[in-house]
This record gives sequence, C-alpha cells and structure tokens, in this order.
Amino acid sequence: MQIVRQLDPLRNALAEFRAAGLTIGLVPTMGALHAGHMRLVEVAQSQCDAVIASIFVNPTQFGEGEDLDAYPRQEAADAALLEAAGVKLLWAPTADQVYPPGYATNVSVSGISDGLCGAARPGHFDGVATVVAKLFNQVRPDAAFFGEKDYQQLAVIRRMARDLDFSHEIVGVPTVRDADGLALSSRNAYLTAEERADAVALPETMQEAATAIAAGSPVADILSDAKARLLRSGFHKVDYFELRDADTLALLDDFTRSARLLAAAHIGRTRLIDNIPVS
Ligand SMILES: Nc1ncnc2c1ncn2[C@@H]1O[C@H](COP(=O)(O)OP(=O)(O)OP(=O)(O)O)[C@@H](O)[C@H]1O
Ligand SMILES: CC(C)(CO)[C@@H](O)C(=O)[O-]
Ligand code: BAL
Repeated sequence: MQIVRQLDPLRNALAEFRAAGLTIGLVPTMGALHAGHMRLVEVAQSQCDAVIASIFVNPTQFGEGEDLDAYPRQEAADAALLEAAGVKLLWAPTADQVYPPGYATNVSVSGISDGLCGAARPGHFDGVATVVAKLFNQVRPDAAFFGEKDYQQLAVIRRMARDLDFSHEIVGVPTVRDADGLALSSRNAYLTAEERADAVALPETMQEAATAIAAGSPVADILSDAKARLLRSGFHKVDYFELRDADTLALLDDFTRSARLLAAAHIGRTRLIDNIPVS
C-alpha cells in the first residue's frame, strides 16, 4: 500500500490506476480505525478494483472547545489495518495540501445541515461538505463510501454531490455495532469502563422507542420518555432524540414508512450519536 501525503504523487498514482482500467473506490475517514471503517473498506472492495482510504482530521469541522486536539491519531496502526485489508493507497494529506495559505472557499449545504448535529455543532457540516468536496475532486472516485452511523452527514454529502454535479455513486453502509448494540465510533475510546457500560442505554432506548412508535404509540410521549430514560441512565445531556424522514430529514410527528430515529447525547466527556430505522 502506498502512503501519499502530497497532491502531485496522488495524481500520478491515480493516473496509473486509471491507465490500468481500475475503478476507484474512496473511503474517507479521520483515522482511529475500527471495524465500522473496515466494513466500509470491505464494501468498497466488493464494488471497486482499487480502494483508496483517506485519513485527515479535518480542523474545519471541529467547533471551538471541541475535541480536535484530543481526537485519537494512530496512523501507523491504521495503515497496517488498511494494508492487511488490501487497500491500494492511503491518502493522508498534510494540512497545507488541503488548506493551503490563502484558502478561502466554503461549501455550505443549507437546510439539511440545519438541526440535529448541525444545531449542536454550528458550522460542522460546512467543514464536512467542504473537505468531502475537496476529497472528491482530489481522487475523482467511481464510488465513495460513508457510514449510516453519521446519518445526517451522509444526507448532507448526497445533497452536495447532487447539487455540485459529482456524478460518482455515494454508497451508504449500515452501522456496525458492538455485541451489546453500541455503534462503533472512534470516540468510544474516550469512555471510561463505567461510561461504556452505561452507554448501551442509547441503542436500547432507541430500539424500544422505535418499536413503540411502529406499534402506534404517541410519538411526542415516546420521545420525551426516551430522553428522560437516557438522563436516568448515565447520560447528562441529550442534544436531540427525534423522529425524522429518512430521506429529507424533515421532522415527523407521526410514524411513516420512511421514519428514522436519530439521537445525540453526552456521557462523561463523550458525545455519542446513533440512528435507526423505524419499521
Ligand atoms: N460504526 C460504524 N459503522 C459504519 N460506518 C461507520 C461507523 N463508524 C464510523 N463509520 C463511518 O466511517 C467514516 C469515517 O468516520 P470517522 O473517521 O469520523 O469515524 P467515527 O468512528 O465516526 O468517529 P467519530 O468518533 O468522529 O464519530 C464515516 O463515513 C462514518 O460514518
Ligand atoms: C467524512 C469525513 C472523513 C470528513 O472529514 C468525516 O466527517 C468522518 O470521518 O465521518
Ligand atoms: N464522524 C463524523 C466526524 C465528526 O464527528 O467530526
């Protein structure tokens, strides 16, 4: 596996892949890889000839006071995992390759970026849309792979790709979970043993709320009971626990076939997000 940090060698390597007639799959990440990321790689391998993973802890998607400095960085271990999985190239750009001096352009996807994580993390999805648009232009993949765990992010990227005429496929990959149901996340590493044990309340509460909503119970009551349960179970703040349309992310008051539950809540110093379909 080649590890590439500068744009010129990236372009040369991509030209070689294309000259060999290989289709290219891109898996963007911020590193600290776990089985969720590796599932994206696996799905990309099944659909493309050459898989390129990127690792870039993108500063513009972190707000003031967020965990940019603390975010886990373990490139050597990540590279070993990617290589073992058959990834052809790791794109690990230096910050100046992504945001050179004088950089002044911002991609902002209005509407779908508002609310949910966009409300709790102002500017976050501008940072995500901007860096993902740049990764798409840098790599020009045939398909790009994103996890459903970051469901609003996936929706923002799909909208951005449609709006900016990126014609490659955007593939959403279902969330990989630990045995007890907690969604895998690089930020789970922040949890103490006690917080990790309590964190299972998030997927459990979501599953029970989804079942009750599908059975026809009043949505508003279920959502407020779910938030209260999280606050009794070790979480100290619930950013949101909402029922949304799976495609448009429009707020729903009642169950529909395309309903999805989305939640974000804080436990200790860790903010966890999750989402599940209601069916
Ligand atoms: N449990 C998971 N299942 C499937 N995909 C996942 C999972 N966790 C992360 N991904 C996907 O991996 C890609 C890179 O995500 P990222 O590097 O931010 O990891 P993360 O574990 O989501 O970290 P964070 O702690 O920042 O949420 C994204 O497309 C994300 O949705
Ligand atoms: C898509 C992404 C790599 C952009 O920085 C990041 O938001 C992530 O890891 O989900
Ligand atoms: N996993 C999405 C990236 C972020 O939380 O900043």
